[in-house]
Amino acid sequence: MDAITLWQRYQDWLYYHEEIGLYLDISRIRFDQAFLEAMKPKFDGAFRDMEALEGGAIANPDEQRMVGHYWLRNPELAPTPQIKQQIIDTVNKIETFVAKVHKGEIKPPQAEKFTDLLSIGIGGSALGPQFVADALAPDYPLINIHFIDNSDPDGIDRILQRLGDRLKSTLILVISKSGGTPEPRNGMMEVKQALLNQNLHFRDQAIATTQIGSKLYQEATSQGWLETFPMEDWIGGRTSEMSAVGLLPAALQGIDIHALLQGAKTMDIATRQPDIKTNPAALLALSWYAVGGGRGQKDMVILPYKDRLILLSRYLQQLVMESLGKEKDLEGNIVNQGISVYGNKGSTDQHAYVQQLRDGVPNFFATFIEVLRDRQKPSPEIEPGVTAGDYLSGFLQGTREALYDNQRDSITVTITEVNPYTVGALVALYERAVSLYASLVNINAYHQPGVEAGKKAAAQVLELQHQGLQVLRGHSQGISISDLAAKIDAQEQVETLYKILRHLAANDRGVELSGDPSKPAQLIAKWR
Ligand SMILES: O=P(O)(O)OC[C@H]1O[C@H](O)[C@H](O)[C@@H](O)[C@@H]1O
Repeated sequence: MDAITLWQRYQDWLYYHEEIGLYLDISRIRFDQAFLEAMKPKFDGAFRDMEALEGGAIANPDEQRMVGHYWLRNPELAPTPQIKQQIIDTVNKIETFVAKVHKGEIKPPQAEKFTDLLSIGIGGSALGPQFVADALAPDYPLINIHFIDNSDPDGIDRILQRLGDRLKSTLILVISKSGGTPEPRNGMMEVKQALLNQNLHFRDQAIATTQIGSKLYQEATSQGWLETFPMEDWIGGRTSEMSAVGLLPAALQGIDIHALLQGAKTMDIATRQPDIKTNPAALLALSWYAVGGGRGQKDMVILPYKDRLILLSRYLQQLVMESLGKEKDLEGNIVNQGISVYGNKGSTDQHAYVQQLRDGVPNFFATFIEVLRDRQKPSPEIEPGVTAGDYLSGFLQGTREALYDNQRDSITVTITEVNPYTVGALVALYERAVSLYASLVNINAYHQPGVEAGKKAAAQVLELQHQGLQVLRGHSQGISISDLAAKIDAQEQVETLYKILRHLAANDRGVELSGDPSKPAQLIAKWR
C-alpha cells in the first residue's frame, strides 16, 4: 500500500474516544473487507456472550462462577442488590480505613504512623497493584509500597533489608483470593518471623484481602489482624485490579481510586457497543484474530514508549495468556489456544530485541502505546527546536514504519497522559478485548486449569523431599541416590530426588553429597 492509501486507511479505521483522550489505530494490521464481513457473525456471538456475562450468567462454566469485574466500576450493573451493596461497601471500607491510616488513627504500636506498605501476593494478587504503583504512585507517596511476590528467600531478604528499621512502621497486606496459595503464605511466614526478631507482632500491623471464609481470612480474623477486605467469588485474580486487590494498595499510596474506576467505567461503556468499528475492544480482538489467524500464531509485543508503563506488558501477559492459553475449547475439543505476550518499553527495546523484530523471524505483531504529553512541565531543548520527547515520539513513529515496511503489523494505542483515569481505561480496554477474543475462539477465559498441574507437581516434590530425608536421617552410612530412591519406592523420581538433595546440600540443610558433580548417578548422599 502506498503512503496516501495508508493515510486513508488510518483515517478510515481510527477510533477516538474524546472523553478519555484515547486513540486506537489498527490501520497497520493487514486485513480486508472480506475478512471483516466473515468475522461479523462471530462478533455477534461475542457481543451476546458479553451481555450475558455482564447480566450475571455463569460465564465460567467449569467452575460454575459468574464473572463480575465489570460490576466493580458500575455497581448498578450488578445482578443482585446484595452484590451491588457488597461492591459499594468495600469501596467505603477501603476509604475509611485508608483515611485512618493516613491520619495516624490506625497506627503501628511502635511508630506514629505507617510509612510503608508491604504487599504480599502473587499473580493476579500482585501484577495489577505493581503496574498501577509503578505507573501512578506520586514521587513522594503517602506510603511507600514494596512487594513480595515470590517464594525466593533472597528476594524476601532484599525487601526486608530495604525496609530495615522501618519494618516497625510497615503495614503488611497479604493478598490472596483463595487464601491458600503457597508463595504468599511463605512470604507471610517469613515476614512474621522478621517482625518477631524485632519484638514486633504481625497482627498489629497486618491486613488481608481475601475471600470470606478462606484459610487466610480465618487466620486474620481469629488472630485479630487490623482489618480484612473481601474478594468475591465472581472476581478472577487477573481481573481484580478494580476490586479491593488493586484499590486498597492504590488508595494507601494516595492514588485516586475513583478516577481509576471512572476511567474503567467510561471505557466499559465504549466497549459494550455491539458494533466492531465503534468498539475499541472489538477492534483489538479483531486485529488479534486477523494477525494470528484466530490461532495465536503471532506473539503480542507490547511497547509502551513511556517508562512509567513498563509493567503494562507483565500485567497484560497474565491477563492475556492465563485467559486465552487453553488446551480445550468450550466443547472440549483440543485447540491449544493462546497469544504469547512480552515486551518492556520503547525506545529502550530498540537497542535490544527490536533488531529481530525488524529483520528476524516474523512471528509477532507489535502494540505501541503512545503517550502524547511528554511531561508535566516544559521540556528543555536538546538541540535547537528539539526535545527528548520529540526524539521518543520520532523513535516510535520510525519503528512502526520500519516494521510495517518489512511486513510486520502493529497496533497503536495513544493516550494523552498517564493518570488514574487513563490507566483505568487501559485496564478495562484489555479486559474486554480478552473477553471478546475468548468468545471468538470459543474458549473459557476465566479458568486456569493448567496452573493446577504445576502446583500439584510442586507438592509432590516436597513430599518426596520429606520421605527421602526421613530415610537418609536413619541411615548412618552414605547411600547412592538410586538406592535412596529405591528405599522410598520412588525409582521413577530419581532425577527429582537428585535435585532435591543437591538443593539441600547447597543450603547446609544436613545433606552432604560426595563424588563427581558431573556424574550425578554416582553421587553418595549422607546425613551429617
Ligand atoms: O490470589 P490467589 O488465590 O493467591 O491466587 C494468585 C494467583 O495464582 C493462581 O495460581 C492463578 O494462576 C492466578 O490466576 C492467581 O491470580
